[in-house]
Amino acid sequence: MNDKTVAVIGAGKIGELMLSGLLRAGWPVDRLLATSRRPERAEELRQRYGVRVVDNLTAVAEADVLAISVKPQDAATLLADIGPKVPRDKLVISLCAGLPTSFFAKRLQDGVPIVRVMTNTPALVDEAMTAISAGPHATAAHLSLAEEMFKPLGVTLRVPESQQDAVTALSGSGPAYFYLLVEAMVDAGILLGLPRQVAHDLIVQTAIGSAVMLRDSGEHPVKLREAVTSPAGTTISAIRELENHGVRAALLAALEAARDRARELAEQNA
Ligand SMILES: NC(=O)C1=CN([C@@H]2O[C@H](COP(=O)(O)OP(=O)(O)OC[C@H]3O[C@@H](n4cnc5c(N)ncnc54)[C@H](O)[C@@H]3O)[C@@H](O)[C@H]2O)C=CC1
Ligand SMILES: O=C(O)[C@@H]1CCC=N1
Repeated sequence: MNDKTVAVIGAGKIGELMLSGLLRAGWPVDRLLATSRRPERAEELRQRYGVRVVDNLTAVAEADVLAISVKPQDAATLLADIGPKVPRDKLVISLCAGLPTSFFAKRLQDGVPIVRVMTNTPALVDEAMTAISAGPHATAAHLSLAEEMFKPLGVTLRVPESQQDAVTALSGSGPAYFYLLVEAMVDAGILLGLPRQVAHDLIVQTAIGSAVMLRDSGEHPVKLREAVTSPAGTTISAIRELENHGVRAALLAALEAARDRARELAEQNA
């Protein structure tokens, strides 16, 4: 492991996932810093992780890597404060949805390396999907460092920055779609007369089993679905209803909307 100090700037939900994941992976707590706008939140992070919570400018001065984890709407205000004070030997990693690395380059001194990352909440259980893109002045070493930080949290993939809004729509927001499906299927279980807890347990284990098969069997999802779908059986009756109700079209439209929202966030915060 390298000897870098990482500061999580704006340690909310995603920032906390990073802190907890790095600690689980054995990153020394004295090489982690966090910042927060709210004193109660700072205290919570100190208590929970023993991490040093400092102000943004102290983090900029002391850390090697600045992981920007504020909402895209808060990034301009943050960068107005810290941007001019970030030296060129630091690495800026943005976790902000939508914002291109050019947003940060405009607000940092010329030459500061920037990497854009999109991760997701299963980082909490070391099953994140994290996509990493090089921005201005990011070298192979910077990308490796970003990978070293996110690999312990799950799977990492390098993508060109031009794909990051689509990545955000798929894997960044993706856990929410699965949770919505589970929620709806548990309701369906209630409709069919099952106790809520039974419906929940049936669907959660079915989701886990299906996900592990998708990952480990190497089979195409169509093949896996066909294996469940018996001629004149129960599954095809359900699939006909899903198709009748446009579930496939709804997913295409939904992910396009998420991608468009990422673009809009960039435009609104240019
Ligand atoms: N929640 C998710 O599933 C994902 C979120 N993201 C991205 O991660 C970023 C953070 O999202 P969340 O953690 O969900 O939001 P959040 O609202 O939980 O966390 C943001 C934190 O930043 C703090 N903050 C804002 N301005 C600050 C400043 N000037 N100095 C210090 N702290 C400041 C806020 O007080 C808050 O605690 C966003 O840009 C989002 O697009 C990316 C992938 C997934
Ligand atoms: O909803 C959002 O904007 C963030 C980015 C990806 C997941 N959550």
